[in-house]
Amino acid sequence: MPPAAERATKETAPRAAPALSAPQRALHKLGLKRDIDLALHLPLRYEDETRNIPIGQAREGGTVQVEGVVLDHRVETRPRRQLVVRIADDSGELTLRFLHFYPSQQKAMPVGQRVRVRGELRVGFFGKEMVHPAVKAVTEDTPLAQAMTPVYPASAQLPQAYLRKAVAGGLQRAALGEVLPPEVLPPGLPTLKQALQLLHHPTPQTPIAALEDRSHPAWERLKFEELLAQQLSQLEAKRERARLQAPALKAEPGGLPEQLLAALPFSLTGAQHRVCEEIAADLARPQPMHRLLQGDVGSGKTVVAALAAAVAIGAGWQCALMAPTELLAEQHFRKLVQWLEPLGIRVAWLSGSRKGKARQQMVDMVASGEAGLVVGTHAVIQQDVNFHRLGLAIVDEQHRFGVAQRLALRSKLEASTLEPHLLMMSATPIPRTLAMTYFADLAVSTIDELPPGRTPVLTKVFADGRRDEVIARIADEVEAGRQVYWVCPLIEESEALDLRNATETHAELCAALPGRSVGLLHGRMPAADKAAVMAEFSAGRMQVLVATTVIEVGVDVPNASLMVIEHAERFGLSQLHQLRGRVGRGAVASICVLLYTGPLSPSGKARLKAMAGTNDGFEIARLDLEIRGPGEFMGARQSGDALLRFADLAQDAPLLEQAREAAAVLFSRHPAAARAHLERWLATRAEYLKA
Ligand SMILES: Nc1ncnc2c1ncn2[C@@H]1O[C@H](COP(=O)(O)OP(=O)(O)OP(=O)(O)O)[C@@H](O)[C@H]1O
Repeated sequence: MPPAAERATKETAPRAAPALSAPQRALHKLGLKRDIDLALHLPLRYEDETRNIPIGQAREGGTVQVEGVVLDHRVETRPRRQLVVRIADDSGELTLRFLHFYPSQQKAMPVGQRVRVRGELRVGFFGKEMVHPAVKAVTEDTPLAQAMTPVYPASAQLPQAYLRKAVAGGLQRAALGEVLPPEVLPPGLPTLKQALQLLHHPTPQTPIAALEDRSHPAWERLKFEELLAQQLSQLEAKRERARLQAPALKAEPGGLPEQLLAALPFSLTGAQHRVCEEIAADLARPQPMHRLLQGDVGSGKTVVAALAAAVAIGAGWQCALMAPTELLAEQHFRKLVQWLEPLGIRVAWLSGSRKGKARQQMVDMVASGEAGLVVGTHAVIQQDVNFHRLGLAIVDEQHRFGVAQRLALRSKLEASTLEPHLLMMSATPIPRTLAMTYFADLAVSTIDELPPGRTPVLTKVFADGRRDEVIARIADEVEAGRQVYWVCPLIEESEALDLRNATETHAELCAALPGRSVGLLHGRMPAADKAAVMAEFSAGRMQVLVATTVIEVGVDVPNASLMVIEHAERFGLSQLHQLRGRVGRGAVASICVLLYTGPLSPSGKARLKAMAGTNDGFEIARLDLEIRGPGEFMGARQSGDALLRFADLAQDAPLLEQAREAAAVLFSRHPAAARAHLERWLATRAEYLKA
């Protein structure tokens, strides 16, 4: 075993050690268990204890360190009880004030004692003063700190001094020797060891601002290392996958896919054709496909999924399609049934709300192979669901599934000897930097063309004061035979301070539109009720649908031409774009009204402006990444794990490019170095690199 791996195993092995002390427990709680964890626990900021400022030159604002001799001290009782100590150096005087003090504190500062004092300087009634400074008795020979003092992210149970010592020890013990050959390193960067040494203990000459804003070469090195590890783990995953076997799924001439194409009421767009061919080529290979199908809202991904399913089923295998919400799964189910059942394919439906006998019947159909296609929510991956011959798994909006669910799906797939092909679909286009990191081992097919005859949605931003105008517009739209969505952010008054809730808006619209059918749809309704409301709206019997964000993805009613989003400032940019995608799905010109309640925050304003400015999903995704940052963009918050600790994809794109090139070189020419680097980093954060 290579030394790094040996070390990692030893250090991760459970120890039969005695109970931990409170600060040790606090260290563990912060994830600081091994030397390398400690070495990578970097300071938030630094304190400069390397020099004393002459009192006369010390300025207000910011922390300063001075040294002086105690002139006198007294206890005042007014306006409140406090200890007041005056000190002086050659250049001036400074008053120290202690509101809560012990007699011992007073004794520690006798007249004539030399003290080194650190605190925030302000100019008060009595001139320069510090309240509750840190005081240390010194002599003229007491040396100053040789390096800046790091201040670490800590917790209430963890004193800074203890943490400092622990980190310094970890840094000294951690094995940080260079493992990367010079040819893959960007020029001008320090070694990892030098970088960490500098980040923990900068010298008095180091430009602290560059450390604190993470632009210093020491930071670059760390970010590069992290991105490199991530790229390497992606390459490794790709290689692993290439070793797996999958059924080669090919369509016969005149087979199911061709029959489906012939039966569709439209012909495919050029982009749909292209991605279908890419997918078909993958399916025909005996290695598992690992492909992301991305396309803007309404670009026609479902039919591409149906064609892929037809290839698998035509070749004698089963297909499973999983969506994150019941409503979305149900929309897919309806369309797929409509397209595939006429071709003689049985489609099973599995969801959380289908229980008992009906569920068992479906489970049996899946197990016997009678169902060619299974559509559902995560109910598809429940323990008792066994496939007869699963050849293709399609996962819609996969980033919305939690990490645990994704792993469960993977283990279900691994149960058979042949791996199924995997197609992921997303309506949230993934910006290039993200695609390069989290999906580096993923083939991507993009539908970059909308079906013909669509008129772009016109987006208007209105203050809530113009609500009546908007309601009048709804009446016109309904009069013309069209349908309307009204989206609200929350359903219960108690959940927010002043948000109008869907129920209230529903009542308001019912009153304003007498004789019209106005429906209500929200996340807490039983699934059957939701489906019933949706069916009414889809069939055109309901003119207005007031809904919470349950309609965000997948709802497809081409006759809907107006969408009103209330409290639009509370929604994320991608979410707004998804919602807007529910209109403009037919030939009719559609409008999306974003109602906001001011005053707007700068990012709220930026989001609404972006929405009014573009209909392009890729542009929206890019802006979203810029406004929110990648962690939230990917829903990483939900999985509780920030994906990258040091690098920032919005800012470090050039470094990412370098890491990608370096990973390819390392992987092919220096496999031992690649392994050593991965082991070092995997030992620190196995979860995020593998997720
Ligand atoms: N080539 C085409 N020509 C005309 N209509 C099409 C074409 N492809 C798909 N459609 C129709 O366009 C609508 C949107 O398609 P679909 O629901 O597949 O989009 P999507 O990409 O899944 O969108 P979303 O992510 O918004 O749900 C559907 O009504 C579908 O039948």
